[in-house]
This record gives sequence, C-alpha cells and structure tokens, in this order.
Amino acid sequence: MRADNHFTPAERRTCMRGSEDSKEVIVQLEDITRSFGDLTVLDGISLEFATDEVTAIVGPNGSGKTTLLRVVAGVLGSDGGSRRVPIETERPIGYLPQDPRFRTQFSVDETLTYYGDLLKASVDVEASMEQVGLLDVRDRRVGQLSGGMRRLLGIAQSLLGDPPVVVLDEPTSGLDPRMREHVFDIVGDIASEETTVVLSSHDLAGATRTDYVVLLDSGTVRRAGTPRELIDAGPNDSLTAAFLDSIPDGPAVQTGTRGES
Ligand SMILES: Nc1ncnc2c1ncn2[C@@H]1O[C@H](COP(=O)(O)OP(=O)(O)OP(=O)(O)O)[C@@H](O)[C@H]1O
Repeated sequence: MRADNHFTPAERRTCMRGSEDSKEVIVQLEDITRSFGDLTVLDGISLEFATDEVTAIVGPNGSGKTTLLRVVAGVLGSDGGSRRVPIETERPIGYLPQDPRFRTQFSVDETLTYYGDLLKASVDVEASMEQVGLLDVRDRRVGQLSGGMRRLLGIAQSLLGDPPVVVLDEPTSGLDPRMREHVFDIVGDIASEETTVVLSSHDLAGATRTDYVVLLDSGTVRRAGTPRELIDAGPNDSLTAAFLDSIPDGPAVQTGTRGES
C-alpha cells in the first residue's frame, strides 16, 4: 500500500480539519478496495465525511470517482476495508447517480411524489422542489425540461426524506456556468449541522467553493485538503495546477493490469 493513498480517519482529521471538532463524522471509509475482474478501481481509500461539509471528489476520467461515490452511498459493496455510517434515520443516504433516468411523461411534482412514496421516510415534495428552484415548473413534464432542470430534479430526488448524507455524482456535468454556480449554491445550502454532501465533479472552479477536495487518481487519494491547502501545495495559484501536478503521469486509462505490479 502506498503511503500517499491512505488517510486514516485520525490522519484526515489532523491534516484536514484541524480543531473543528464540533463537526460530526457521519461516514467513515477505512482502507476500501474494489475491483472489477482484474481491474483494481479503488486501492485502499480511507476518508471520512462530516456534517456541515461539502467534499468534492475530483480526478481524471476513469480514476474511480463514480465507484467511490457508489461505495459511499452504499449501492456498491467493497471487496475489502470498512464503511461505517453511524447514524440512524429512516433515510440515511440520498444518491444522485451520474445518469439518472426519469419517466418523461411524469411532471416534476409527480416524479418526486412517486420517489417519495417509495421511501419509508416522511417526505416534503414541495420543500425539495423549493430547495432546488423547481417550484415554478412543478407541473412541467420531465420530457419538456432542459438538461439543467433535469439535473435539479435529480438533486431534488436525492434530498427527499432529508437524508443526512447526500451523494451527488457529477451534479454539474453538461451545465452552463450560471447553472453550475446555482448547483454549487444549492449544495452549499444543503450542507448543514445535520448533513454532509459528497460530490464528484470535473468543475475545478466549482470545487474551490467546497470545504474539502479529494484528488483521486487510479483509485488512490493523491492529495486531500481544503481548496486553499491544495492550491498552496501546488505549483501556482490554481486548483487546476494542483490537479495536474498531482497526476504527473497524465490521465489514467485503466487497462486491467494496474495494481498488479
Ligand atoms: N461495473 C463495472 N464493471 C467493470 N468495470 C467497471 C465498472 N464500473 C466501473 N468500472 C471501471 O472502473 C474504472 C473507474 O470507473 P469510474 O466510473 O469509477 O471512474 P470515474 O472517475 O467516475 O470516471 P469518469 O470521470 O469518466 O466518470 C473504469 O475503468 C471503469 O471502466
């Protein structure tokens, strides 16, 4: 195992949170590994996520972001390591997959009511529409929504039942700059004393608005810290430079042999 891909919870608390111990850790990953066939996609990931934080997982295509988020969300098991979500609520985790599919004939309201009815938790559909700014189009059919509005609908769906852990896979992909800003505004509002948000994004400008950034490459954590810490550790004053500096060998194209050397 490489030293730079293993952040124990204690180390991460030390190196990332300093003395902000009022925040409550509600997801802990320790030494998580996950392979598909002979392809090692997650290679010893230890991270923890606390309330009132937005964490951005960034990394090249194929670096394992979606796989990591699926493990965090509990929709994919790991091969090794442990995942702890020490909270007890009716709906502990809300998850926006990378490519959510909704029935095009349903309205926004009907879609959220449908998903809300599937949950055991009590659900306030109106509040979730309001949270993402979709109240004005509540009667519009999904098939008539713009791509950005559909993404907001996906975020609203993930918020139903007020889960304390909200996992969003690329919530800003394909969105124009104004809509990306809007999504990061929403995400900042969601993170609260009770809630943590974990998202993946290729939008490094947006990632600078989050609390913590994890630079993932080839299934390992290359760097992690506040945006400021990562920028200061990089070659110049940008997260893009820090990102490129953290993957000096270029983007990973995984072929199934990595991790076997
Ligand atoms: N279900 C699966 N079966 C086989 N291989 C998979 C599966 N899911 C992911 N992979 C492989 O795992 C690697 C990491 O994929 P993943 O989607 O986690 O990366 P990513 O960082 O989210 O990529 P992107 O930024 O392009 O969305 C890729 O090589 C992918 O082909």
